[in-house]
Amino acid sequence: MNFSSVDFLLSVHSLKQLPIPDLPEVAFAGRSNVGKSSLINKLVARKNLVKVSGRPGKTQGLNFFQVADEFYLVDLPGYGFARVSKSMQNSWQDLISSYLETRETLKCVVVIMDIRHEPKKMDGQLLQWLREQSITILPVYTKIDKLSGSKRQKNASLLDAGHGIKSSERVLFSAKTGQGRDELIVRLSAVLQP
Ligand SMILES: Nc1nc2c(ncn2[C@@H]2O[C@H](COP(=O)(O)OP(=O)(O)OP(=O)(O)O)[C@@H](O)[C@H]2O)c(=O)[nH]1
Ligand SMILES: [Mg+2]
Repeated sequence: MNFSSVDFLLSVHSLKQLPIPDLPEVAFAGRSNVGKSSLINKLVARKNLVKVSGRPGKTQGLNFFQVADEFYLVDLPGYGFARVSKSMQNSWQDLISSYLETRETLKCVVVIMDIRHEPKKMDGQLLQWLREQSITILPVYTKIDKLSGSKRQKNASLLDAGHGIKSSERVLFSAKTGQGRDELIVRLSAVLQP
């Protein structure tokens, strides 16, 4: 996986703006502020490719990044952010679910969860819905730099149990230290394999 050429392509706010499905793609989903954009920056080793913020709701629209002539990475807006209006939340959800359901070149959804948090209902709902759609899921528990080794393992097990995830399936990650990056690349390479 070669990240020497990564470019922002476009931000999609309605289905008809989606780029022609000419390359395989991977989407990144998770609650607001969980660290989706930070993970993408770390993955492609570019500090400021994607805007990151301490304020939830930073990413709006589906942001497409093109990696060489090989694939797209899609940064999705976060869910579960109470301060955007209900109607706004619903239109986001409609766009994202239609995209996920219909995108023929979508190879995998990376579902990102905060290692410090207990299993969250909305993450559970997303995981269940993706399983029902037979969409390949790659769970990632992020911000592991914020927990020491034993607490990290304990919380990872709680998330595994709460969401029906096998420990061999998920990747532990830190956008701060880069831990888990190599493993993430191995997993993504496997799903992007033609
Ligand atoms: N310590 C630590 N902080 C992180 C990590 N990942 C993200 N953060 C911080 O968490 C905050 C949110 O990060 P973003 O990457 O903007 O999160 P997001 O999921 O894209 O947020 P939205 O676009 O609002 O949904 C920022 O302050 C990041 O610096 C991590 O692995 N470790
Ligand atoms: Mg973001």
